[in-house]
Amino acid sequence: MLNVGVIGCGGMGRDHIQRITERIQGAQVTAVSDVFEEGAKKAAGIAGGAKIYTDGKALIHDPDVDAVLIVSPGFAHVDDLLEAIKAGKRVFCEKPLCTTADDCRKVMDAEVQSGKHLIQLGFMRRYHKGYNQIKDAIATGEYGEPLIMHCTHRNPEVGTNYNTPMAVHDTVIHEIDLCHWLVDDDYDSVQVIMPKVTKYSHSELKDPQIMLMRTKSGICIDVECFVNCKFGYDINCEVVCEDGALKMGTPMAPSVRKNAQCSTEITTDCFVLFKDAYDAEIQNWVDCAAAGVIEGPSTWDGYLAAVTADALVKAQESGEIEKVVTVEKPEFYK
Ligand SMILES: NC(=O)C1=CN([C@@H]2O[C@H](COP(=O)(O)OP(=O)(O)OC[C@H]3O[C@@H](n4cnc5c(N)ncnc54)[C@H](O)[C@@H]3O)[C@@H](O)[C@H]2O)C=CC1
Ligand SMILES: O=C1[C@@H](O)[C@H](O)[C@@H](O)[C@H](O)[C@H]1O
Repeated sequence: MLNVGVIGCGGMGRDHIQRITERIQGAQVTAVSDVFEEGAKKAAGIAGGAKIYTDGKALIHDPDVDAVLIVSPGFAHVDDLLEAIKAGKRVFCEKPLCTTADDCRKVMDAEVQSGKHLIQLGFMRRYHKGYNQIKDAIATGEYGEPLIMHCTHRNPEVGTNYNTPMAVHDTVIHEIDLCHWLVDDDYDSVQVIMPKVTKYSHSELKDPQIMLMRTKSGICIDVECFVNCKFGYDINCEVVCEDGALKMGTPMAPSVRKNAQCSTEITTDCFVLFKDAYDAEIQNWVDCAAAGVIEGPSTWDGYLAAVTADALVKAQESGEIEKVVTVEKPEFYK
């Protein structure tokens, strides 16, 4: 049994604790930590009892914790990642790995130096059936080369502390990872276009935004990020290829005919839409623990996403096309 310690007991942390407690085979939550003690206590209750910490480092060094789930806000990830590497403990870290490419580089260097693959990153869309069907279809070659991708990433609303750069670090970071993984290509450059701002936004947030990414082979990707769309948690993706277009089946709910109307529900909640993908990523992380391997998104993937995110944030301010420049991929991650 893998004894898991969870750092960060907010919405996502509690959702992961519930899945490990109720649905994941081979793991249990033995410790929880949150800077807000009441939050940790509530989370321990979901786990059916667990040690409670308010300091992530103490949890990491608890001998009853074999592996650590980092689910604190992105800005807090770096310190706990470095501490877990020092302790030689296996980590599942929610996205983003860190909020800057420099911090990701520190974590990457530390993991390489440790000589062990310890970190899996929470890009759960790689475990989603619909995206895997698209990836597999592209790989058959039947549709020719991918040329264009259209994505939408819409949230019903966000808190008042959510600002313009978070549209990149917190939200479109999913598409940054997903799109290059789908077509197996790296990014060359990015740009951001700012449409008229919705009346539901505030002075620190430009919403919606259109983010454009060009891959090294020339595939052009547009992502509409609209985090106060009001109507639902609406995620769409279409890959336009030379000999066909592959569009993910969304909304992922039945089409209902009733009272002379045809309708399809759109959920408002990412925990509902991606439940199976979250379950699959955590089960995979647990299953790989015995073999000491990481099959899911790695520290390198987190670094690549952060470099691209940094370029997009620069592009939000400059309005220009910004280059995506990474270091050489270390042998360790090949
Ligand atoms: N993969 C996905 O689709 C999603 C991923 N996330 C990710 O999960 C992480 C947490 O997000 P939410 O739960 O939505 O945030 P949240 O704001 O609901 O919860 C964060 C929790 O962390 C605690 N916290 C703050 N600093 C901490 C520290 N240094 N150590 C321990 N706890 C600390 C807060 O008290 C709070 O309880 C973020 O990295 C976020 O990007 C969140 C939602 C969906
Ligand atoms: O990861 C997520 C949240 O952290 C983020 O705040 C949302 O914008 C995303 O839609 C969701 O998938």
